[in-house]
Amino acid sequence: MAVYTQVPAEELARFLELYDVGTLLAAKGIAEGVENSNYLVDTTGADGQGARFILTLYEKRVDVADLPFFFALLDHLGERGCLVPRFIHDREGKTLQTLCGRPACLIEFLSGVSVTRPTPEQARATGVALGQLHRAAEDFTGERPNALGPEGWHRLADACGDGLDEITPDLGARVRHELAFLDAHWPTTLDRCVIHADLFPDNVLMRGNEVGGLIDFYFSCTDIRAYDVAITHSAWGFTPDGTTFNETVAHKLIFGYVASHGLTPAEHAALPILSRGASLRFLLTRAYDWINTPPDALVTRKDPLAYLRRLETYATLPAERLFGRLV
Ligand SMILES: Nc1ncnc2c1ncn2[C@@H]1O[C@H](COP(=O)(O)OP(=O)(O)OP(=O)(O)O)[C@@H](O)[C@H]1O
Ligand SMILES: N[C@@H](CCO)C(=O)O
Repeated sequence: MAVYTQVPAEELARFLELYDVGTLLAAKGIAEGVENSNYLVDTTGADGQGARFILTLYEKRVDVADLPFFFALLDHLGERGCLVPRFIHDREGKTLQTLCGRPACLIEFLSGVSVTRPTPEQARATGVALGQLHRAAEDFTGERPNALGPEGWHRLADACGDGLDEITPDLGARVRHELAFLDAHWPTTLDRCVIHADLFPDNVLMRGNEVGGLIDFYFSCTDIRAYDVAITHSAWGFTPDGTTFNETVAHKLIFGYVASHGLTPAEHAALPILSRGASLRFLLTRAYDWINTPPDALVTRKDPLAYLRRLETYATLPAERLFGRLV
């Protein structure tokens, strides 16, 4: 479920009058997603030919102060040909509004579906799209620190406290051991740029084997570029529960990225460590939500242990099996 705020049709119709998009035809809440309220909105369109948009009301995790960074980033990437949704400007050029008491934006609709079992071709296409995104981000001047980097992991682990061991015995000790390992080995000299930082299959809209759009940039931030490759590898290369590593899918993702952007030998060599960091990041955010969301809440809690399983795979399998050989 992700409709926290119900928007009455009359209010939505008035909201749409701010834009040059025609008048309201239909609006439907979107079930996917957990952070914000999202609606699919159909209008008559500026030219009377019909148009479709996403309406997002920002609920809790997105800080309104960060929105100008996201607006500028998506404008920049869109201008450079990346398949990312544009924020729609109203008649006065404004992007951010208030609707039903929440910060709200009208966003370009991109067609495509999120896949749950990606094929190797879809993984390759996603690797290519990630490489294109990093190329396009090279001359983006905006910056946003990653609150969920190594320091953030320590804060999250402290906030989870003894709750970790209630998820599974000894998880607290495993997390502390991993934090110490990553503190000692986290790379400091790799190239940085603005990264997506959450390019899971549910944030890639596929049209067959082609990428139709990359969405949900609300975790995007300035960080190690190859860390984005590691995050994406950890999300695409495993079954969602983390039990099975799919070597073909995972290697195709890397090959796609190498074809469109390239990885330096140092970046390739760092992937095992970066992927352990990615696993710990999602383990900890999921664990924090697990501990702090009542089991009967409307939001489905994501399983932190799915990322513990990935972590163990990254810590044990040889790099060549995980990432293929750099040619
Ligand atoms: N620009 C877009 N074009 C088409 N569909 C979109 C677009 N933006 C969002 N959606 C649809 O809305 C759903 C929820 O969007 P999104 O992932 O941004 O939500 P969220 O609440 O931020 O969730 P989460 O962070 O959990 O992924 C997506 O799975 C997708 O189906
Ligand atoms: N992609 C994250 C959720 C935040 O968007 C996860 O699966 O834990």
